[in-house]
Amino acid sequence: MCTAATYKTKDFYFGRTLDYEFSYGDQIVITPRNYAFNFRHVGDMKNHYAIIGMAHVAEDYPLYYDAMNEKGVAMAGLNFVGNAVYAAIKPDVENIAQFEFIPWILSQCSSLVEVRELLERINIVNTPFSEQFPLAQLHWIISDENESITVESMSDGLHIYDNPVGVLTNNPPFPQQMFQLNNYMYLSPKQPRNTFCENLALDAYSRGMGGLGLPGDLSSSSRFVRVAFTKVNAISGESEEESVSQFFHILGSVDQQRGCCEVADGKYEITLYTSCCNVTKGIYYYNTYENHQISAVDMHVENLDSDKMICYPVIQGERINYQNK
Ligand SMILES: C[C@H](CCC(=O)NCCS(=O)(=O)O)[C@H]1CC[C@H]2[C@@H]3CC[C@@H]4C[C@H](O)CC[C@]4(C)[C@H]3C[C@H](O)[C@]12C
Repeated sequence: MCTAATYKTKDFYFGRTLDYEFSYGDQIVITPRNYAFNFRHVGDMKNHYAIIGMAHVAEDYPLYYDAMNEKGVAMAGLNFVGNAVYAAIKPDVENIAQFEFIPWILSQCSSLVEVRELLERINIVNTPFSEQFPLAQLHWIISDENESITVESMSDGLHIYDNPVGVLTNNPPFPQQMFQLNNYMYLSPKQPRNTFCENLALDAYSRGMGGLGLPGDLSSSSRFVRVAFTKVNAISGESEEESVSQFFHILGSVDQQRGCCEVADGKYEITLYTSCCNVTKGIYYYNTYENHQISAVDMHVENLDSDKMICYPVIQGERINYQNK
């Protein structure tokens, strides 16, 4: 399972949790403007917008899980198992392999308006990256500071949905996730009033009772409601520190602790990392299950006109700030 969310203060923030039982071996990867993308079915792209995100690097290629570009567009791929179906190659369209989707969009689009235009001509195809990396079954959230969309390639074709809440988890398909929010419209950060029965002396005996009924489990549909409620009510100051801190708290609402979600005998899904992109400034923040300290990579510190990928390892290991030794 995974969860993605957007957040706006002075700047625009976008990030995700990546929940799984093992890591593919990820790095923070910057693809500068002159790294040549050799798309499998649409040819070479010699220059493009610079991209930064979390990726597995294989054969000198950035297999991005989530990323943003220098123009303020961000996107993430999340599991969509059992529902994702990619198409066969078709004539007269732009055939983009599933693993090329993030590079294809982020290398050329400076806004969601441009993303929508590109999506009119796209066909997301089932060409695997290699034998070693068969097709991951994913769906995507794509955002700029003004709007978000969800993209789902299914057996009945490519769906592009407006995503007015700016969050995404996994199954079921997005329209069902949005529909279930109807069931929770009574939730509120305010204390409830007794509308149950005026003749009963019911008491709001604890703080937080306006959120009673918010699902607390780790299923994808419960995480969807929980992160949506947290995100739409979240308030913070506008500074970078306050915004980034608050963003990690929003995704903290769906954090997965080792032991609570067993996926095979003795194997547990955990939140391997949480990312927070300052999409306005091109800074990629993250922390990991074993390292709660926030680390950051700023794309604009690098030579973005280079033609070679720039990689930073994910820093692991808890860093404890001892105060008396
Ligand atoms: C495992 C992750 C999803 C986590 C998740 O959602 N877990 C809950 C399961 S559940 O929803 O509860 O069932 C996903 C998210 C992004 C993926 C990579 C995308 C690039 C590349 C695409 C290629 O085609 C295959 C290899 C590749 C490196 C992918 C590996 C893996 O697939 C990644 C990491």
